[in-house]
Amino acid sequence: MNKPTTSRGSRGPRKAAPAKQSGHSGRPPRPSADPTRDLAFDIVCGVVEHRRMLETTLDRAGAMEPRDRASAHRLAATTLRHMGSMTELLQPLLRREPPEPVRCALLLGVAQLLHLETPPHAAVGTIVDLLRRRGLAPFAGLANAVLRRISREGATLREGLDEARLDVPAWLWSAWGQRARAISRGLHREAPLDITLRPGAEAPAEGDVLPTGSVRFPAGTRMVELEGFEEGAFWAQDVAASMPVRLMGDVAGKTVIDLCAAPGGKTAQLACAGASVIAVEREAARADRLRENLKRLKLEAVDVVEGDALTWQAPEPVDAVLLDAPCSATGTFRRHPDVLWIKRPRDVVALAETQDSFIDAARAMLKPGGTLLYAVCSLQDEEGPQRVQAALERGGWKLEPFTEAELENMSVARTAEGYFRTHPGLWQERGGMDGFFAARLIRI
Ligand SMILES: C[S@@+](CC[C@H](N)C(=O)[O-])C[C@H]1O[C@@H](n2cnc3c(N)ncnc32)[C@H](O)[C@@H]1O
Repeated sequence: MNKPTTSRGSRGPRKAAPAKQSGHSGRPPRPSADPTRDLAFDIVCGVVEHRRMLETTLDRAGAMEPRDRASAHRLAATTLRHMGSMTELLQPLLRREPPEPVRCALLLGVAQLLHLETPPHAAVGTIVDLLRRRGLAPFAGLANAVLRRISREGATLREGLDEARLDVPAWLWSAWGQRARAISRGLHREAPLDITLRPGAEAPAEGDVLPTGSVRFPAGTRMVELEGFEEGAFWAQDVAASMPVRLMGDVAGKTVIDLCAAPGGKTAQLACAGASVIAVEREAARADRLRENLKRLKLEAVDVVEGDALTWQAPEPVDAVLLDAPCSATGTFRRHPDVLWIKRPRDVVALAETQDSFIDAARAMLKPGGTLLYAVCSLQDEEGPQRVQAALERGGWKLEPFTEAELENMSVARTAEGYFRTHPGLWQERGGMDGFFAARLIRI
């Protein structure tokens, strides 16, 4: 994986300590007195050692108190958000490179000390205990010494660190080019909760109504506890993610295929806008979730098809296709900081190839003159502008740029080419937004 690199160490190359101490030695961990730290540790080790997504470890965790689960999520996400700079900070304090699980435990400790305001005795003690529980007792002394030093000298040790830069893997920083520093403004803040309202539904009290109509609540708000949830008055959708469907124009009375549909935020928007929607989703479990979401929203008229968009054939050519294509999801790093450390450059290359195939498949479903709205929650040029350019070069399409009027509520997102493009550094004064790309193509 893209382990955070370090540049400040002055003690020469480091030798890793023996791997058999790594805590994955076959001995089962002792029963946990601290489920929060244990789960956060498993999440961070999963990302660092196995490129396992945060949500996957969370899903596998089994029954536990919702409060402990939420705390573990917060601790792990904070650690991942600051992982590069904390690794840099630890480097001069370690004489040898510790085994990976020990480094993960130290990072959890540093995150508690520097970013979560955990009292020092608790931050140090919980990590020392964690190491003992997880078969890593020989490293307990090291953790105690290093974390105590950081609790005393953390502010000084942080001085001069370019944290925004260090917390982004080098390949992404260079891929984002001149946008990198602006994008990284969204890095260290938890994302708020945004909801999209059904037409006519009232915004729940205390929500901040954004210029586009999305309603925003502070990070940590639980959607299920908002008034109107059970009645299906709204669904969760980042403000940037709510824009592609709005940019399809008037879809009332039209047949629209939503090619990669689950969990269904955009399907719901299309159905609420009066389109007759065919929602295609390949993963059975995700198709079930889509159906459940549509049921809560009382949008059961949507035709949900469990199938592969690359081979499924539409019964007849349609007016419009929404292609919210599978992508690297780098634009969602505020909600999923693990993506930064899991994705690799070669993933982007492979995804771009599939995205071309999706665009070609979508063309075959459209009437001449029909509209393709192509969207990805990626910040990578290869998955956005370059895919549109490649489609135009293959032929059979013309670009219909988004107009100033269409984007008057989010003018910052309109590019010179007439694409829609956002990143997590935008609208900082309002709480930011996810990174999205969208373009409108017409079949010729
Ligand atoms: C970016 S998500 C879509 C999000 C959705 N449009 C929304 O707004 O809630 C991509 C979805 O495409 C699905 N998918 C991936 N490959 C697919 C394929 N070949 N055919 C159909 N769906 C696919 C994934 O399972 C995933 O649910």
